[in-house]
Amino acid sequence: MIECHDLQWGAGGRALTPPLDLQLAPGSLTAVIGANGSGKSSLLKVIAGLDRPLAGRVESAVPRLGGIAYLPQQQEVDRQFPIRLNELVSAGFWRSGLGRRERRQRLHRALADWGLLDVKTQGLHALSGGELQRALLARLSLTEAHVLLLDEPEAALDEIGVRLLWAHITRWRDEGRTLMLVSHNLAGLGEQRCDGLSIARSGCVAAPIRQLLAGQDTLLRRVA
Ligand SMILES: Nc1ncnc2c1ncn2[C@@H]1O[C@H](COP(=O)(O)OP(=O)(O)OP(=O)(O)O)[C@@H](O)[C@H]1O
Repeated sequence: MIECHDLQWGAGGRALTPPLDLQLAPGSLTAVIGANGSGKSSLLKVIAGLDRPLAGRVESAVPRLGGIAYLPQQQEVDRQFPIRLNELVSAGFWRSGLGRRERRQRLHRALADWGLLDVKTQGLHALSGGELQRALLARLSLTEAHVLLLDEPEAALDEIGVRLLWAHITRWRDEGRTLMLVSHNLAGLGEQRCDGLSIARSGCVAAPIRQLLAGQDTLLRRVA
């Protein structure tokens, strides 16, 4: 369980939204939506413990280190860092107590699952955008963290990649993990049964995603 109490976040001491109160239950999936620059990624980083809140607090039933895993956007990955794809994916074993043999088997399975066996020894600089995204997701799929925070996980994925992603999300929910994901794919989210959180300067609204999207439709029609 994650709880945000009177949470405010933003850079340079300026809060992006009014205080947020939010509860994320085990097995829940919360889709975070909002305009560019509204503060979605910044919120995930605060919940992940990578940035400090400006006010309020995040309470977590699991330890930050090892209990919460974060999928960054690709531009946060240093592609010049001299490691191979399989080494990047192996970082998902961080804090895992698994033995060497078990790790090797799980790594192979994750690379196969995400269609990465042919490029497993490529350097990060030599990967396509979709391959790098699959590698980041494969790394996430190796962690045993109970809370998974995904920033635009569909970015750069082809149709099969998107299907693989949603199959994993379903499995992670069934395992009782707590998921939060940022997405601009409103049509895709409309097909999901999940919670929603809309972020805006005027305030944040938590409601079932389909309810939030119905409100967005009305707004978009006004803009068109
Ligand atoms: N390190 C930083 N220093 C200064 N300002 C920042 C920093 N990180 C983010 N911001 C600003 O905070 C605001 C929120 O950024 P954030 O990345 O959280 O938005 P977002 O909702 O995820 O946007 P997008 O949909 O474009 O990805 C933006 O105005 C951004 O310019």
